[in-house]
Amino acid sequence: MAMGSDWTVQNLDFSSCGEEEEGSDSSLDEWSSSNPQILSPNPVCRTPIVQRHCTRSFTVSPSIPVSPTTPIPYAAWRKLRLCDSPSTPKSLLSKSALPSSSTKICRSQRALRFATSTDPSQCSHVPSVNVNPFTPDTFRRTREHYKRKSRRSDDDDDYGCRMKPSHTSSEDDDAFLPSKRQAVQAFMLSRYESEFLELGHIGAGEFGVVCKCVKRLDGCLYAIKRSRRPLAGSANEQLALKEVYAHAVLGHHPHVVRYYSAWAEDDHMIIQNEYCDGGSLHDAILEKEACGELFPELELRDLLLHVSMGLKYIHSSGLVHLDIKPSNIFICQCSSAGGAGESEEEEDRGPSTGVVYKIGDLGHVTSSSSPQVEEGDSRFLASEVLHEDYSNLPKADIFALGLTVLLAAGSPPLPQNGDEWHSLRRAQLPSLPQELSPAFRSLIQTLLDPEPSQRPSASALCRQPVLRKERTGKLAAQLRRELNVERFRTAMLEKELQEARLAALSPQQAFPPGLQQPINTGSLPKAGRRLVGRNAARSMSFGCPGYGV
Ligand SMILES: Nc1ncnc2c1ncn2[C@@H]1O[C@H](COP(=O)(O)OP(=O)(O)OP(=O)(O)O)[C@@H](O)[C@H]1O
Ligand SMILES: [Mg+2]
Repeated sequence: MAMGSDWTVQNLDFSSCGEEEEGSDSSLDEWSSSNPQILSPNPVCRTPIVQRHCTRSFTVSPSIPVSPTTPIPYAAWRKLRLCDSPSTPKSLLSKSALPSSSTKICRSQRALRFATSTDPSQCSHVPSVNVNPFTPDTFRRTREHYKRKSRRSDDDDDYGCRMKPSHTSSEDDDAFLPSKRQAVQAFMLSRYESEFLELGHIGAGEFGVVCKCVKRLDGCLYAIKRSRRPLAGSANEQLALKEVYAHAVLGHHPHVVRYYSAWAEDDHMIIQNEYCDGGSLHDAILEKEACGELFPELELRDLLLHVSMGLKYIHSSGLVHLDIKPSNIFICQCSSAGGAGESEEEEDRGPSTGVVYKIGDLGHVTSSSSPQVEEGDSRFLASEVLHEDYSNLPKADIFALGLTVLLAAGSPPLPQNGDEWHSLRRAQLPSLPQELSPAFRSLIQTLLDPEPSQRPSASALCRQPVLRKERTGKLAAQLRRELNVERFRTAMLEKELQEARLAALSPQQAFPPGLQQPINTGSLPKAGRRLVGRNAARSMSFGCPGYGV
């Protein structure tokens, strides 16, 4: 990751982070009332931390200035690749910062605030009907406009030059820009509809619904996530922004669901992600359960290794996920798992079980050094996070990963609170319906260690012999095969070399068998010139004694 952590922190320095005043936005209430984790009388909400969650009061590092209207740095927006969107998250923020009356007047102009002014009074200048600058009537009126301007001016510049629309004068802008911009806004009604063909719903969560879509232009499948409710000013807006920010900062890793683009339409955030054809791990666990099956240990090891690789990447970027759980881990079948095998750990070979696990849903991601913590699912919450100890947040991800693997191994549903919740945090593992190898089981046990520093880091997990044993075995077999091939090739080359030497010693034998050209019997082969198989793609990785190359 090329960016320094400072940069990252700056990008994650969200302007409000869900700290809007209570009741400032009805969409928030609407969202909250539909959110069982927030309003239900469930005892989880009575725990201190979830109470904080309920009131959306987040812990913010004092070193980070937080202002409800802090502008997001332009560089960060460029990072988001949103500037060409009809309406962007930034515009949602600016919308929430404007008086509601002006917001309504300017509804169709939301996207323009970026490019022009945030002054709502300017909206009255915007024509409600587009003006095509190329109709004869417009052309005539434009010409008259410039003529008037020309008469007013003492300058006698060439008239043709003046006909060129200039973007430097605000008067010129009035004549040209509004109509163009209006055209973009009014006729590109939905980027989603114009760019994608929806093939069906594939999931739904707290944040929104996810659809499988094919992009009309490139014909590829994508998972498109659309927020359920209007976002402006709501806590969901912050989740959506976090997700987009994190994706933009993280770039591309084979074990992190790939992000392509994000934009807003009708106050709804839309995120275009890689489509994972195996769905979520949560769905896979349910499917196995329904068939009375369990993930075998080999698959559990791959799951642990892949998610560790993704976490290693996230953590090394100075970020933490904070919502690791089966419904946020996605499965790609190997054939479609773009990028699998690109990571350092997978350079040697592909995955052993035919699937690639990827971390998705980055809505809770925060900086590990200056965290703005919004706890994820309480069932996966580490005890130290409950106690507001954010000093080692990467290990909270490791804890959640341990519980995720336990669930995949067939553990009963995790408790949201109560004695069972606490006993899991005392490293008392539930009984599992399958026998795991002692090494693997004790590895899971370490992931759930009550003391965060005792849990292995994601990087250490990637090197774990227990997880890599299978891989190492397969790698050794592969190497043995390659070694045999090379031995055979060496033997062939030695034979040819021997024949070439014999030919060199006896000039009469100009065309020895196996050689493709006459031997220059007067001199030894020149350095760097191969005598045999010059066009053959032979491996030269071995030393061949006596061979003059
Ligand atoms: N990239 C994807 N590929 C395939 N399916 C996906 C993808 N993203 C999401 N889904 C499906 O949509 C569901 C919800 O997705 P996601 O977790 O991103 O939304 P969410 O609203 O944050 O949900 P939750 O609050 O439960 O975490 C997933 O459980 C999965 O079934
Ligand atoms: Mg999710």
